[in-house]
Amino acid sequence: MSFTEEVGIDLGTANVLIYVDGKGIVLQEPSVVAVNKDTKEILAIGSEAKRMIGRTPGNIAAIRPLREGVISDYDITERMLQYFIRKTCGGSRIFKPRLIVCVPSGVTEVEKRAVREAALQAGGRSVFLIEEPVAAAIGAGVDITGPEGVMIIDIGGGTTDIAVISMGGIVTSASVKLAGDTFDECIVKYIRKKYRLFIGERTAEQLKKEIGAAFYGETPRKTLCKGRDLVSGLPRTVEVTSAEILEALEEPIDGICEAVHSVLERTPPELAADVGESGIVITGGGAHLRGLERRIQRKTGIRTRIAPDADFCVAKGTGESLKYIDMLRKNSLNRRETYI
Ligand SMILES: Nc1ncnc2c1ncn2[C@@H]1O[C@H](COP(=O)(O)OP(=O)(O)OP(=O)(O)O)[C@@H](O)[C@H]1O
Repeated sequence: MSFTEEVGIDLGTANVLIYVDGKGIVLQEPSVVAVNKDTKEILAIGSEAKRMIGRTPGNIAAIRPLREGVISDYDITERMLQYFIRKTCGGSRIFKPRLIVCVPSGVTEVEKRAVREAALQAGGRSVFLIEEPVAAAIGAGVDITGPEGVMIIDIGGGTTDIAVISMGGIVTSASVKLAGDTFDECIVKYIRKKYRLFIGERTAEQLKKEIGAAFYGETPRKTLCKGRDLVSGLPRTVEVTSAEILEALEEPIDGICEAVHSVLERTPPELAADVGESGIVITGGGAHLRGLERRIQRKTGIRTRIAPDADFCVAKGTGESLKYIDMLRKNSLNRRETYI
């Protein structure tokens, strides 16, 4: 049996992706764990556990152990990672791969330590951390080694990471807790307020993916939405349009555009001029929200494009980052002690 030597992990709020050099993405599962609340026994991990969200009986909880890009339940994260690593590395308990795990930019020392410890406990021989925007840029095929500034925006489930990168390091950045999960929450609130209808986060996510839009010029769409009437308590169906989803998402989308603007304002003029030339690249699952690139382009006046395979960029870049390890090690944002 051939064992995997080096493994890149996109430990995301919404999904965990594992990338192995030479093999590509070998695992993509939701970051969800179903636990029996009485016995603490883990009942399901990943896709199977996600199907249980909002449908579990009283004694079973479908937990998302990462929130807003960082670990909120350490033990569950460790066990989830352990399960995914074993699944990827041939189930060997003796062989330990070298792990490269991404973290949002601006993560605190405590948060970094939590990720590193969880990865080591989960079976890593050594752990190297890389910032999400750097990984996203590598995965998107953007050359990060040159002196020219490039801007990358990674829109995930918990955070949107925005960064201007030059010579392999982050020059200016922002990590805002406005991303896919916030979009879903805003849709839940909007439908409740407008239609007095209660819907769960999975239904909201479905609406966002099917008919969501971030720009008024997008082709209008509509769909039926099922929920529970807040007054009668009975199931009810309403028709929802893309214009309504756009209205629901106005605030977080505006917040993301503002954050992009502020990063550009803080960027040294030469590098900002480079970004104006080379354009902005968006990655992450949230990049698929229709018209988001047009919205950012309108706000900044800079050509904005979605990276090919936007969902996989962070995982791919995390796995491929070993090519740049010397440069990344020298970078002050990657302290020596992160490389154990
Ligand atoms: N077609 C789509 N339209 C809008 N949003 C989408 C679409 N497809 C996926 N998403 C959203 O992308 C988000 C997940 O993206 P991704 O897998 O990049 O996040 P993550 O890496 O787990 O999160 P984070 O980086 O914040 O830790 C979810 O909120 C999901 O609903």
